[in-house]
Amino acid sequence: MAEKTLNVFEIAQSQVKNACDKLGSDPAVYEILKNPMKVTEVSFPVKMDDGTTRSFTGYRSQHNNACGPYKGGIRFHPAVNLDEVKALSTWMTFKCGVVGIPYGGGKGGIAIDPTEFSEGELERISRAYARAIAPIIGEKQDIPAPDVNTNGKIMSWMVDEYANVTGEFQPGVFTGKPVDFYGSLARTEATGYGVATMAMEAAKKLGIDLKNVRVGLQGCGNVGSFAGTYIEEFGAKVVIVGDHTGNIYNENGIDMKALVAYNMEHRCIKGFPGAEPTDQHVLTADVDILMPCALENQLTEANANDIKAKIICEGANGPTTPEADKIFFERGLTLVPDILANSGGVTVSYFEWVQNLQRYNWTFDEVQEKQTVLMKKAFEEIWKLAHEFNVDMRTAAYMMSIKRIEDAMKLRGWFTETK
Ligand SMILES: NC(=O)C1=CN([C@@H]2O[C@H](COP(=O)(O)OP(=O)(O)OC[C@H]3O[C@@H](n4cnc5c(N)ncnc54)[C@H](O)[C@@H]3O)[C@@H](O)[C@H]2O)C=CC1
Ligand SMILES: O=C(O)CCC(=O)C(=O)O
Repeated sequence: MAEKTLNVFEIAQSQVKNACDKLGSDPAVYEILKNPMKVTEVSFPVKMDDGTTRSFTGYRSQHNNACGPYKGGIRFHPAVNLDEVKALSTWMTFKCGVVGIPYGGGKGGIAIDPTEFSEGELERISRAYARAIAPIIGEKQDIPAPDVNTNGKIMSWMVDEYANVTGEFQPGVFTGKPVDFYGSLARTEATGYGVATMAMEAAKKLGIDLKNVRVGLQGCGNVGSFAGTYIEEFGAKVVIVGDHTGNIYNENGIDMKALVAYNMEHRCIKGFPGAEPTDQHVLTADVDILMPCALENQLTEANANDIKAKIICEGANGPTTPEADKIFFERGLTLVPDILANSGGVTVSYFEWVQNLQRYNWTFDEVQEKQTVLMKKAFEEIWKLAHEFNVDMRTAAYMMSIKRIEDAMKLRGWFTETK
């Protein structure tokens, strides 16, 4: 049967609506949260190495800032479009609410394939985008960070360009920077570490010993590489990994550190000598835990009944459609939703920002310990709420988050209760 809806922004809106209905929120709450507060589209020219000039289109969606400045990554990917950044910014608002950090949600992107450009071209594109969005961002206004295909080096160029434009050096205007340039220790690892930690918490709840567990991992980028490395460190075996070039399998467990090193060098997992290529797709493989850490709309009505994992822990944003969510809930699978499972990235971005504002650095262990405490607390609260209301963990996570945002909006006088 064909999917009813795969528009990610409509999916995000339906998730918010569903939780508002379950909470019995005032109608004003969904009315405010259903759309981003501001969406900016920019077009900017960049000189290419061959002397020609190309125009690029970029976006920044600022969903809601009731709890603090907008916060969220910048994506460079050919599939970036307005609806995608709107959805991603919506998810950011609720992600920050889940861990209770003082931010709202934002997200930006440019529809490019960065591998088509030289390093110099990529730097000029990044700087031009930073100049174009400079009027709407700032340390206290909107704080971007890395997402798919962006990294600390790109954040450093953007901090520099922002300083050129505004005349003010504000390192806290972007997070996810290199440790040698105002970045935080444990930020690079943060998202994947958090995903592995949440998978471990879910396993504990189900009485599953990680020592006997087989893991499937989709994506071996920033999130997937650390999710895989940490779950292996926690005792599990990553037996199958998939990326944009295919799937690889090793019954005895893939050596994650070796795979990550290979992927760093080759930008893909294909050809990794420590595993065999396989036609088996990672998503439907015979595993206990599945960690989708690539892109949206991977687990759908079309494959939901074929998923073998007992635990799905979402490293990616939006990998599961609402139709698949329903099937997983009916099948009794445990799904740790993106806004909880991958909240480690923005949590440590928040710690980076705090360190930047204080011009003071914390140790790796201090940062990771603070992340662990916040995420485990959120997991416990959401687990409890899900069981209390007999809803899936995604609905419970939205319910918890919406309550916090609703309270802030009410206190700020954005609406008056009518019921
Ligand atoms: N980097 C971060 O801190 C955070 C990232 N996320 C989300 O995690 C996901 C991954 O982000 P990153 O690891 O940062 O990106 P990345 O660019 O470092 O890695 C992306 C990975 O996805 C794989 N991929 C791309 N297309 C694919 C396809 N069609 N099939 C299978 N694999 C495919 C790539 O091969 C690569 O391994 C995204 O949804 C992102 O929004 C969420 C929270 C924070
Ligand atoms: O680190 C951040 O501020 C944002 C990370 C992000 O874009 C995400 O969680 O999806």
